[in-house]
Amino acid sequence: MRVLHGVHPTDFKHYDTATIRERFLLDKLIQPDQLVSVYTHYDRMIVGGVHPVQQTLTLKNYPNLRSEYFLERREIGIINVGGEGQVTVDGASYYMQKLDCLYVGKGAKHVTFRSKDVGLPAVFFLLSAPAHTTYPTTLLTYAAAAKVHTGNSTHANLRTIHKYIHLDGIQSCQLVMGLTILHNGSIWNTMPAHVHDRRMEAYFYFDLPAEDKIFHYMGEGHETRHVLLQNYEAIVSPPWSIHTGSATASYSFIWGMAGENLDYTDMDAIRIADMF
Ligand SMILES: O=C(O)C(=O)C[C@H](O)C(=O)CO
Ligand SMILES: [Zn+2]
Repeated sequence: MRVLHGVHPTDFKHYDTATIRERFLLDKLIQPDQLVSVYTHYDRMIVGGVHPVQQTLTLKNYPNLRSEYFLERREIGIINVGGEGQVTVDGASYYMQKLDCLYVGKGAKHVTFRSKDVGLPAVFFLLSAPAHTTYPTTLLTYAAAAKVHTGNSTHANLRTIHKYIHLDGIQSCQLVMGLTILHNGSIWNTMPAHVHDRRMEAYFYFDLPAEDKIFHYMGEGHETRHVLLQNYEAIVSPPWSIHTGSATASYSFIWGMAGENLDYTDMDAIRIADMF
């Protein structure tokens, strides 16, 4: 499993494009008939992608976890951004349409992923954080997720935030997870941008046309840099970094966090006037 180490903001100022991409970008997450995981040292969050096409794939254990099985001391959030899929957890089946979310609590021993239709395979995005207790495995559909309509067309940021795993939603130890859908014609996510020193965050961009790109912005508010991402690529945000993006077309993205608390609103906005 690839391991991503933490970066100090003072060092970040000197990074060139290639170094920024190497230290923060999670590309090649979605590969046919593979489960790809990256271990980050940001709150020990594991970021992964599972794309079962012909095969049923299993959540395997990794030597660097020093555990008997993957979820022995961890919890996991799974969101499907592809065709209908099936996830089994210790023999129980969960059917996931596009944009449904499944939380699997600490202690589940055997988790598998498969697609219903080879012609329209599932694409699962995974986030896993260390867990101290077991919360029930819970499926929350896209329709049932809490929705917040925000932004406006003047600022090209009309979007709907969908919250799945959070203080008032699916219960978890550390994981907070949801997704944001930009309305057609809107291209900006989080603006004014924010940081949250108490949590790391990962963004996974999807539903972006293949010929388009995301300009993802990161860094301290007064020292910003951009990273270009494509569809199905993810990026980690250290606690000191803003995480926002604009793209050459409308898109959606999954956001997920772990850290000190589960409060979605715990963020410190940075005024546009104060960004450089
Ligand atoms: O569209 C947005 O704005 C977001 O989705 C923001 C993320 O949810 C976030 O950064 C939460 O901390
Ligand atoms: Zn955030």
